[in-house]
Order: sequence, then structure tokens, then C-alpha cells
Amino acid sequence: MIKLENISKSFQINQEELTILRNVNLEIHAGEFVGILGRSGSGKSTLLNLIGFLDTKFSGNYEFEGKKVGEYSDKELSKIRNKNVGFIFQNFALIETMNVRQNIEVPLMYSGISKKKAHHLTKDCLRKVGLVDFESQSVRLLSGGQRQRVAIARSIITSPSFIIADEPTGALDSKTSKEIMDLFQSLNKMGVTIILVTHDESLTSYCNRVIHLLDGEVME
Ligand SMILES: Nc1ncnc2c1ncn2[C@@H]1O[C@H](COP(=O)(O)OP(=O)(O)OP(=O)(O)O)[C@@H](O)[C@H]1O
Repeated sequence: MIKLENISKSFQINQEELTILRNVNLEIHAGEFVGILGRSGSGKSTLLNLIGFLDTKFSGNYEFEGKKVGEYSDKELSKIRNKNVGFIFQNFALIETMNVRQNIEVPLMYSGISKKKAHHLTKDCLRKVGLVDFESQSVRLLSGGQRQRVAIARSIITSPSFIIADEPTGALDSKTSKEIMDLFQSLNKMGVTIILVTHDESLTSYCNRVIHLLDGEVME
């Protein structure tokens, strides 16, 4: 599904060129639960932005489902991103003025699907993340773990090809982290492809495969 060939990425800082990713070669297949492990500054977020179609300024070849990502226009790419990628962040990134259902339905806003269908999909996602009774609750009143469950439900409502989870347990205590990782594992068993990025080695026990990123280089 995802194929990166000889990907390099540099930033220009004060006349100096800083290489953040070096000749990255990586393939991720549908159904995998891949962990990308690396220290702070190793290039994890840079790699995620690239995989998630947020950054197209790199050298090398990125093929998604057999097509070169570099050949799409920005408009096409944002469509591809909305359809195929679910994002999960450390700080949940929920909209505080909305309730649980409204947050989960955000990715459907411009999809043109009916309200009835959206509600049906939301109910299904709420079931999957264990929040059936929280549909009308304001997200302000939720715990960290519940907030991340809402974010996970939001990430899967469009049935994306893969989800990117960037340090998803970084703001949670260890018991809640385990619950969230168990949830990722059960979603993966239902067929959701997951790319987890973390600096926490203990989380990689949940993954099928671990990729180590060291100073912008992949060590599988
Ligand atoms: N837009 C940018 N301009 C210049 N340098 C950048 C930019 N984005 C990232 N960097 C640099 O690239 C390096 C890798 O950053 P990146 O955020 O990818 O690392 P990371 O592994 O995700 O780190 P962390 O775990 O701390 O989030 C860092 O040295 C960072 O300062």
C-alpha cells in the first residue's frame, strides 16, 4: 500500500542544509500494525507528515497504492488524505465546543453523506471505542483516555486505508495507555492498518513490526 524508495528530506536553516531523512526505504502493507520508534529529533514527525500526504517536498519516490504521490496536485492530495488517512495525536486535537458525536463526525462534513448515515456510522465507531453512552456528552467533561477514544473514533469514521498515531499515549497515565493500546490492537484485528510513532519502546510489543529511526535513517 505504502512504498517509500530512497526518500530524503532536508531543511534549509541559516544557509545550512540539514538532512532529516536519509534514503528511507520502507513498505507498509494493508492490515499491518507498524511501530516507528526513534528518539526525539530522529525525524519521526517528518516521516509521518510525508506518509500522511502533508508534505510533498522531498526527494525520492513515494508510491501509494501503486501511484506516485509526487504526481498529484495539492487539491487531489488533500482529497486522497481525507479519504485514506486518519490522524491521532498526543493532545487529542478535539473541538472543545462540540459534543462527542459532533467531534467524531467532523471528517464527514464535506463528504455529502446524509445525517442519518453519519449517525449510523458514529454509533458504530462509538461501539468500537467503547463510548456508546457518551454520544451527547461535551468533550470538555471527558477524561484523557475518553478523549483519545473520541479521537480514535473520529479517525476511523471514514474507514481510512491507514491511521497514523503520533505518540497517542504521550499524555496518558500507564493504565490508560494500556487501555488505548489494547483498543488499537483490537481495531487492527478488525482490519485497520495502524502506523504508530513513539519513543516509548514498551509500546512496540503491540506492533507486528517495528522500524527504528536513527538520525533520519531506517534500521529495520
Ligand atoms: N520545518 C522545519 N524546519 C527546520 N527544521 C525542522 C523542521 N521540522 C523539523 N525540523 C528538524 O528536524 C529534526 C527532526 O524533527 P522531527 O520533528 O521529525 O523529529 P521527531 O523524531 O518527531 O522528534 P520528537 O519525538 O521530539 O517529536 C529536528 O532536529 C527538527 O528541529
